[in-house]
Amino acid sequence: MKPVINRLDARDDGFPATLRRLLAFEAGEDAHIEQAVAGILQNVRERGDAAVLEYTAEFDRLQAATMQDLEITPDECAAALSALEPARRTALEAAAHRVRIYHERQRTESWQYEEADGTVLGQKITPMDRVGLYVPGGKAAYPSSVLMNAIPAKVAGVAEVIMVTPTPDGVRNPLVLAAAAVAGVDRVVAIGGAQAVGALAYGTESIAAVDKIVGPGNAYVAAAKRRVFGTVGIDMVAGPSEILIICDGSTPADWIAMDLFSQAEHDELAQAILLCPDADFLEQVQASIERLLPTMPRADILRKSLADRGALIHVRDLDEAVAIANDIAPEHLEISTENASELAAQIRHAGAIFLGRFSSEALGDYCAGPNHVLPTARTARFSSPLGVYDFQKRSSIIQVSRAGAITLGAIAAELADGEGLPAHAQSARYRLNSKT
Ligand SMILES: NC(=O)c1ccc[n+]([C@@H]2O[C@H](COP(=O)([O-])OP(=O)(O)OC[C@H]3O[C@@H](n4cnc5c(N)ncnc54)[C@H](O)[C@@H]3O)[C@@H](O)[C@H]2O)c1
Ligand SMILES: N[C@H](CO)Cc1c[nH]c[nH+]1
Ligand SMILES: [Zn+2]
Repeated sequence: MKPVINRLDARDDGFPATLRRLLAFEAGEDAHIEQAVAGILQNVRERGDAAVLEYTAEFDRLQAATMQDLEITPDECAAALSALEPARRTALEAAAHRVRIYHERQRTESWQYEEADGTVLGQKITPMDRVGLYVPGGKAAYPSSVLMNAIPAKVAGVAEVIMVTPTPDGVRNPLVLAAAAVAGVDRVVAIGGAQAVGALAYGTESIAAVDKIVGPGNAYVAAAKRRVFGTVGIDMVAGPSEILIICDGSTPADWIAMDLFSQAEHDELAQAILLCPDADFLEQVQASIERLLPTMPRADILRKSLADRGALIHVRDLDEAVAIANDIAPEHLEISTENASELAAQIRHAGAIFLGRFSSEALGDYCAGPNHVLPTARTARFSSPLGVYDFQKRSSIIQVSRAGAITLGAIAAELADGEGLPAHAQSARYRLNSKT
């Protein structure tokens, strides 16, 4: 019988290859998904709303006669907020407040400086005009992702924020709508998958093309975002969720098992891995997993995720755990050890780092404050959490004084001669001896 979760030992000769296989799925492109997504995008580009309506009927089992039927109005979002049970509303608003406070610190301002000869150089920061937010909705609804996407966009000053989210079988999640109202989303459309990404990127009769598409999603959404990059900006590839835990064996085994579940329950393709030097503790965690799993409402997803992509890994020591963590570059890293800060200092690649046994990853998903839209599939080696900076652009400012043109003109003309670009050289030289 297949074990409930893979058991590996970093001492084994075959360990590096086995680990690579475990991590590989998503990093390697799935040819079937790529082909399907290419077809969907082309169809949406050519046929606009008609294609979006057809795919929405096919994939979300939602028959709509017109795109108007898929529009979720601001009044409907406001009504959903008003109708929330008080405790839910308080929690939603508290989370939004904490996410806003955190992200306000990320805002960057324009700057400039003046040189002695009067030349002014600087950097001007401007928000994007119109962005598209992808809020997943296939296997679960994600009100928290509404906050995580929309609040940084609004803090950055984006003028128009369009949110897309699938509503399978036409069921609109009230908490998602309420979150859109709390976060100040301008427009919500009930579409998802690659067709929604295509609509935002290329524009359709009913949806104006956006400048950038951000937000997490499944493998279809991730593939679509990769493909439209260049036509629009994208934030990153935020695909199926991942958690990597380094534990010294001193945290209750049930806590660790549930932390692994917390990400595995997102998706069969999600990944949950534990690194620990204590063999007895790994046995205890496996026992917790086996005992708790049948009690979990999303047991089917958990079972597949843990068996296909999950692992309990016996490491020589915590230093080896750190080295493996840097290689995996996980979306979420929990350091559940006594000396969490010391280990964290050695971590170079991770989307978010949770220190100490009380920092459960789930708190970061909802309300700690930092963004939960994070790079997956080892892209934390070069990507960062979604943030205000994703919605701001930088323009360079160059205002050269008459004296500055003499200094800079000599340098530029010399280099332009060296490059064999005479118009550049002459353009700079005109200003060297200017009488005007
Ligand atoms: N990294 C992050 O920051 C983060 C945050 C939240 C969620 N997530 C991840 O987002 C994902 C959400 O996935 P989801 O499925 O629940 O919602 P989703 O909205 O991403 O995907 C649903 C859509 O997928 C498309 N689709 C499904 N099957 C298809 C098929 N056979 N052919 C073509 N299109 C198809 C449909 O259009 C459907 O509307 C999960 O993997 C979760 O782990 C990641
Ligand atoms: N863990 C997800 C990011 O990978 C975010 C999320 C939303 N709701 C619950 N979890
Ligand atoms: Zn989560």
